[in-house]
Amino acid sequence: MLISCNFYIDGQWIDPVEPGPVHAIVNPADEKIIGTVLMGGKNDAHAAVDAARRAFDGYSQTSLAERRALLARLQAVFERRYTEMAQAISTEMGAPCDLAYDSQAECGPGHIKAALAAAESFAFESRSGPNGDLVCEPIGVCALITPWNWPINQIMSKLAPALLTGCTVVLKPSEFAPLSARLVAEFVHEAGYPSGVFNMLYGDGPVVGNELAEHPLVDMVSFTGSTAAGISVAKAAAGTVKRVVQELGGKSANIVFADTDLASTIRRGVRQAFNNTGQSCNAPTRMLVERPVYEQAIALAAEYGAQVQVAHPSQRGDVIGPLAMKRQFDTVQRYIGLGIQSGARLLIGGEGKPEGFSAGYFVRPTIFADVTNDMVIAREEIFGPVLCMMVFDTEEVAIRIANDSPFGLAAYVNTSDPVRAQRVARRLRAGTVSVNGVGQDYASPFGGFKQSGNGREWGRFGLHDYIEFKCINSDHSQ
Ligand SMILES: NC(=O)c1ccc[n+]([C@@H]2O[C@H](COP(=O)([O-])OP(=O)(O)OC[C@H]3O[C@@H](n4cnc5c(N)ncnc54)[C@H](O)[C@@H]3O)[C@@H](O)[C@H]2O)c1
Ligand SMILES: O=S(=O)(O)c1ccc(CO)cc1
Repeated sequence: MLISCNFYIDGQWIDPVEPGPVHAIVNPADEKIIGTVLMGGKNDAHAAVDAARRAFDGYSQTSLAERRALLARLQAVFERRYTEMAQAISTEMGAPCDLAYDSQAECGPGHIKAALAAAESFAFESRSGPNGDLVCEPIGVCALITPWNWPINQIMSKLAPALLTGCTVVLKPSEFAPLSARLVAEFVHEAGYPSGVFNMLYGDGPVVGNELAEHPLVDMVSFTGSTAAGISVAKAAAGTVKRVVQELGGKSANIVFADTDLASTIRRGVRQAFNNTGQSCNAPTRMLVERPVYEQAIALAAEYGAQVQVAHPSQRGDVIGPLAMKRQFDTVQRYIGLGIQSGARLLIGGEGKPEGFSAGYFVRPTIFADVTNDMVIAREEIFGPVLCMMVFDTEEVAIRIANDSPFGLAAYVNTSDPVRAQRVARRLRAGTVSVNGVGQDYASPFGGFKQSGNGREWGRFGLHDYIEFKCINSDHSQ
């Protein structure tokens, strides 16, 4: 039976009032249509915003204790229905089942727990000065616009702090990840949130997303997606002076110094670049290797890259699945072609599908060596399993190349010298820096410099997005 996804507005499952083109849900592993997403129009966006607006007066006045209890209930529902979520993500965007279960779905409880923990020590009320009492109030109605690549990471890193601070929300997920968003709506309903606190509708970015960004009754927009769409959202939001938080694209550098444990560093770098089939905005897609070990690093990367197994998402283990959609498949093919034309040395992979895959958006994991930082494949976000390797001679040059990008989301440094690691990390213009493979915890801030965005999500940093600071000045001497 075909799946049909409709909207959750004001506590009800409803069809659009202004139906747009129906979006087919295509399983990226076999290109079969498995369902449809009903796409809305401007009036559907208005209905969702109106419901969130009506709910705001009551919900914003609930106590923090009540909101923590509700969020804890949402966590419990999520954990009980966890397997459904992992399966939904794997089906809609092709994440291999173990990745979907261990990492993708795990972001849901991960972000809820981090928000709850942050609230324990967050100063929602404090003195700001001799006369001032500082109170943190919910900003209002929030539009959450999210992509498809780590759908639950992006939805829950926004939704958990929004609900905890007393905001009401309208979620517009990507139509390419409709199933996980639908489950989130079911979980919120089951957790017992009042009607209108959470609303969800599907629609095109330029129509529904844009309408939410423009809407005078929306107080803030939290957007994750491409830099081009983020710019459109900011422009649309400017007329109403609402807060806009942007989490955008990346082209992250992975600096490999000659003193590192080369074999494990290169293996990890290849694995991270290809994880989620290269569809992570913080993927280390530019590997910068110090000259004395460059040829050795290339040989290791080719060896490990060739071992990467492309497989159907149902296959257990450390494999990579298809790209999420045809558009992404075509984009990645184009970039691989551009890499070849630009004279980069093709180590593994290349254009076309891997052997044995005729259906599905599977691509060949591809590594280019001798890439220079002015090549298109080094400058633009490819969002597929395509790794660019470059050589550098000095620490200074490595830092310059790493920072020579319009993006600044993440960076990676590998060296056995801890002093150098810290020195270099502090000069990289990126929101997160990983030293020797150490990953990010949910309590720490995630976000980008430059055209990778202007926000910091996760943990206590995420709470700030949804808060207005109010200063109440009064005579404290009495
Ligand atoms: N920095 C981060 O935290 C982060 C995380 C994940 C993904 N991303 C980025 O997301 C991109 C991949 O996701 P995508 O293809 O879904 O991105 P996208 O920009 O096409 O779409 C993201 C969301 O924005 C909506 N949208 C598109 N155009 C819009 C417009 N003009 N107005 C309002 N909404 C609009 C889409 O419908 C979707 O819901 C990559 O560039 C990736 O780097 C960034
Ligand atoms: O860079 S993102 O694609 O947004 C991303 C995905 C997953 C995680 C969690 O490890 C962090 C960032």
